[in-house]
Amino acid sequence: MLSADLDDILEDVFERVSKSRIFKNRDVLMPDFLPNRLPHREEQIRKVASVLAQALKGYRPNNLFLYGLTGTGKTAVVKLVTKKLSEKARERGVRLKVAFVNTKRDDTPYRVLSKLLENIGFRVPPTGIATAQLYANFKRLLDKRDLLLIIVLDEIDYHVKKHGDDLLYKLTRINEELRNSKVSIIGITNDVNFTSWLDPRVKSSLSEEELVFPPYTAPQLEDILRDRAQMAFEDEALEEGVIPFCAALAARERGDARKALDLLRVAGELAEREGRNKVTTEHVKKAWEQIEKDRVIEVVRSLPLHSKLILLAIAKLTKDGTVTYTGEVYKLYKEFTSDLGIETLTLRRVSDLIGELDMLGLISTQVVSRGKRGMTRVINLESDYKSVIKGLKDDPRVAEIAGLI
Ligand SMILES: Nc1ncnc2c1ncn2[C@@H]1O[C@H](COP(=O)(O)OP(=O)(O)OP(=O)(O)O)[C@@H](O)[C@H]1O
Repeated sequence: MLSADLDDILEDVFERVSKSRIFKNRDVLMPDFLPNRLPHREEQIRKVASVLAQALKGYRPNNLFLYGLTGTGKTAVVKLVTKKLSEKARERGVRLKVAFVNTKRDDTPYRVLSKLLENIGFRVPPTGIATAQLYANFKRLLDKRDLLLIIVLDEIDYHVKKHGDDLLYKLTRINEELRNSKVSIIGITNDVNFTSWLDPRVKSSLSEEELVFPPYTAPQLEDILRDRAQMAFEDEALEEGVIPFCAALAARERGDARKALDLLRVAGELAEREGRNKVTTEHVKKAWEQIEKDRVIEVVRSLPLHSKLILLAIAKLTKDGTVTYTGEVYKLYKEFTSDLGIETLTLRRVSDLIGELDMLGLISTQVVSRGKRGMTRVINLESDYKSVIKGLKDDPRVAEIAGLI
């Protein structure tokens, strides 16, 4: 490309985006923005606040366990209430700290404890201390601090499924060993069956108080979006049907406010990139497709190796729009494992993994009769081929055998 062409292209893009009058403040639509108001969560805010209010009187609030599907405002409610609580505590001279740990991000007991120590003012090297020692340090240093520590464990199911409930057990018992400080725990999860993973003693102390967050309905999502859109968009930047459409699509996705806000933001970005001054329902449709493609890439990336190989086999066998069958998939999958020099799973196990890919919405399967020859499973790729391949390509082992590098 000639450099003059490049200048023209860049000039055109910069011009279009800077001329567009879509966003007043795009940041308020970003996932980490914490709004001051959370419509349709008044009841949950009241409950969390009334449990935590004990802290202002110097008592240890009961532990609190929150659950509900993804995007139902659990994290936002806890962040908002604890922020206000911390302000009040400061005004009243109450020694209170809130430690927020996302156990999906900080995914080992070591990292959880490091985060807790950091919150009470101590830095921990990334490795090199035994976890038991780290816990002992935490207990000792916390007691020296003489404060009430509210520990929020977000996405707590990740920790427990990976590492068991040992750390949780210790933390729910820690008050018995502290003389000056006190600890309250708020657990958050979107896995409603999570408590079945817990020892009954941990379960009962974690659930001193429980609170469910129901999914939002379409009209509720509309209110949430309107509230946010006022801050985010220029006046008149949204065509009339845009908000109801985003709300309806997200309500179908199990009432997920994050999805609704993402849709609105991405639709705005697409309109901005086109140099428009109005976001239309067409932009929302395109945003939906883009978000779905991104989701597919993410899901594929996080699959275990054998599931990736099975998916690769399905993608290859159905590339020209035809369907495939378990037997064919297994044959190709076996070739891949032998190319890689790794063990081959049994047909039965592969069949289970095909079922899991179906559950994730990446493929669809249907059991049909083959007359005398019994039943077979017809398999179709349900998601965008290019996005699947893009997700697979990030794994060098898969990319190599697929001839993608
Ligand atoms: N009632 C509400 N009003 C305004 N924004 C909301 C509301 N509920 C949720 N949100 C926004 O939706 C997004 C997702 O909310 P949040 O992170 O609290 O969900 P969650 O239930 O904790 O989900 P996950 O379990 O996936 O983390 C955030 O950006 C949050 O600000």
